[in-house]
Amino acid sequence: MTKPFQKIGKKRGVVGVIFRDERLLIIRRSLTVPAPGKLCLPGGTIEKGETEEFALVREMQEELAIDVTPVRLCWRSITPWGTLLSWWLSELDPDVLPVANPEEVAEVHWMTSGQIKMQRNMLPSLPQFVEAIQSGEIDVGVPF
Ligand SMILES: Nc1nc2c([nH]c(=O)n2[C@@H]2O[C@H](COP(=O)(O)OP(=O)(O)OP(=O)(O)O)[C@@H](O)[C@H]2O)c(=O)[nH]1
Repeated sequence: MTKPFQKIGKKRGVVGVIFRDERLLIIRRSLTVPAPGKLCLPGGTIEKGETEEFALVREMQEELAIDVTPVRLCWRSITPWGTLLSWWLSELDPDVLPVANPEEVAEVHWMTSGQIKMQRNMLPSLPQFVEAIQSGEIDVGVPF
């Protein structure tokens, strides 16, 4: 029998999909974490016993000092190194400015899809995510 997604014993992660004015919140990873300096979405590992939503809220606090509201799961992916990643469309108060925790995050950006496509130093999942939105595989509820 096939085991449920979350029970196959791999590392699991969660990322926050947050739009503002049709731009996506992107971080550059700090130079002291795995995949240093790469652009990706904010997020991290789901700890034992955590729900995806709980881990998401915790990671957004740790990395960017923001309180997000998870809205819905919009995508699932598996990294080339076997991490199961859940992509959560999330809401952030429009007046709140994310503040990078320098231990984990070097830069914070709000990028259009065109700007993302011009970047070179990204985790592979980022351009894949944008392509999946534009092909209609993922519905994020805003034009992108
Ligand atoms: N944060 C983040 N991680 C991603 C993305 N795409 C992607 O494949 N990953 C992978 O998801 C896993 C978890 O993310 P992470 O690197 O930020 O978390 P971490 O293990 O440093 O844990 P921590 O932030 O809880 O300390 C890593 O294997 C990471 O490479 C993405 O867009 N954002």
